[in-house]
Formats: sequence, C-alpha cells, structure tokens
Amino acid sequence: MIRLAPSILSADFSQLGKETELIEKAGAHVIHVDVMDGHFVPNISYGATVMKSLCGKTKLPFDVHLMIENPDKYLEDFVTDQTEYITVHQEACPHLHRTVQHIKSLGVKAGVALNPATSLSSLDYILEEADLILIMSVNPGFGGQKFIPSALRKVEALKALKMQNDHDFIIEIDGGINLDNVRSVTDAGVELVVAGSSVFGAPDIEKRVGEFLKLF
Ligand SMILES: O=C(CO)[C@@H](O)[C@H](O)COP(=O)(O)O
Repeated sequence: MIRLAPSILSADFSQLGKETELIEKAGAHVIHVDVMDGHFVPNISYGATVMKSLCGKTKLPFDVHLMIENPDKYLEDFVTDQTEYITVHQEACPHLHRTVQHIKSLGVKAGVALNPATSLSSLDYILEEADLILIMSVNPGFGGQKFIPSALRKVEALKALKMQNDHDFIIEIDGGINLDNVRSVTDAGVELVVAGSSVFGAPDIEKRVGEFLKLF
C-alpha cells in the first residue's frame, strides 16, 4: 500500500490544527514532521512541542524526520502514542547502528535518511535493522525545492536491494514531489510519499490530497 505523508513544514502555522484536520479528512495517511536545527541543515523549523500540540487533534500517525546533529539526545522528546517512525540522517550519526537500536528501544520504528549526494552503499550494514529508508530528493533544509532526478535511480537501486535480500524496510521519498512526478517515484518502489508545498500550497488542500491519492 502506498501512503501519503503531507509535510507540515509548508502548513500555515497559525492554522496548524485546522490544516491538519483538513488533510486527515481528505484521506492523508501520515503527518510528516520536519525538525531542523540550523546546524545539520541551514534552517530552524520547530521541535517536539509543536508536534505534541497535534496529539489528539488528529489521529494520524507521526513520521518524524530529524534533520539535526546529535539526534540521540532528543529521541525521547519525540515519542508519543502517535509516533510511528523516527528517522535520523546517516550523515548525522557516527554510531548509526546504536542510534537505530535506541529508537527501537523506545517502541518506535526506526528510519534512516540519505542526502542526495550520499551513496546507498553507506547503508549496507544497517538495511536489515531499519524499518524505513528515506531517500531525500532535495538537499534537506527547505520546502518548495525542485526534485533532484538522480533520486529516482537511488530508489530503483534500493528497491532492488530490498527484493534481493527480502528486507522489511519501507521506502520513503521526500522533496519536490508533485502531481506530475509522484507516479514515477511510486512506480520505482516508493511506499511513503512526503509532499509539502504541493499539498499545503494548493488553493484547496483537501482536493489536492484527493488528487494525490487518485494517483496511488
Ligand atoms: O525535509 C524536507 C525539506 O528538508 C521536506 O519534508 C520538505 O518539507 C518537503 O517539501 P516539498 O519539497 O514537498 O515542498
């Protein structure tokens, strides 16, 4: 099953509860939570307090994407009854295996994200431990950027590795996804689609979610 995870980074923060209700009503599956620290990426977004303010306001699960240095220090903050995944960056974790185990020990599924220029081979020894691999199709830090085409090849290669080795992780993509390119990434093997500006920047958010779902 392919799922849609709208990224609230592109939501109107003054209307966050309302916009979250809209995407839930329209059938979105997951809320993508982009956490940026101004160090690992050149932008600061929001932290666990904002995410937790949505607990109970929506029943959708949270997919937390930590674009931060030293994520181990903050993992506990993001654990709620609604947290399905916590994803850390390979590039931010010198002891990635330990960090993945730490996330799992909190009762949450563990994801690993890769920047566009990072090779898939850097994940060779973690694929069997991960519940989710996030392929970044923009350089992390900002919403509204253009899809980087090489991400598609990376998804295809990852899907092949998953099939060959019977791995359990799901494949997620994040960055520059819109109605024109979403089919190419799902055809390549993506199972969880993040979309920020193309959902929350649409004139009719509910309608846009429906348009995405029709393409799955
Ligand atoms: O992690 C990030 C950006 O670093 C993303 O989740 C963006 O928020 C996606 O936004 P769009 O590219 O879909 O506008």
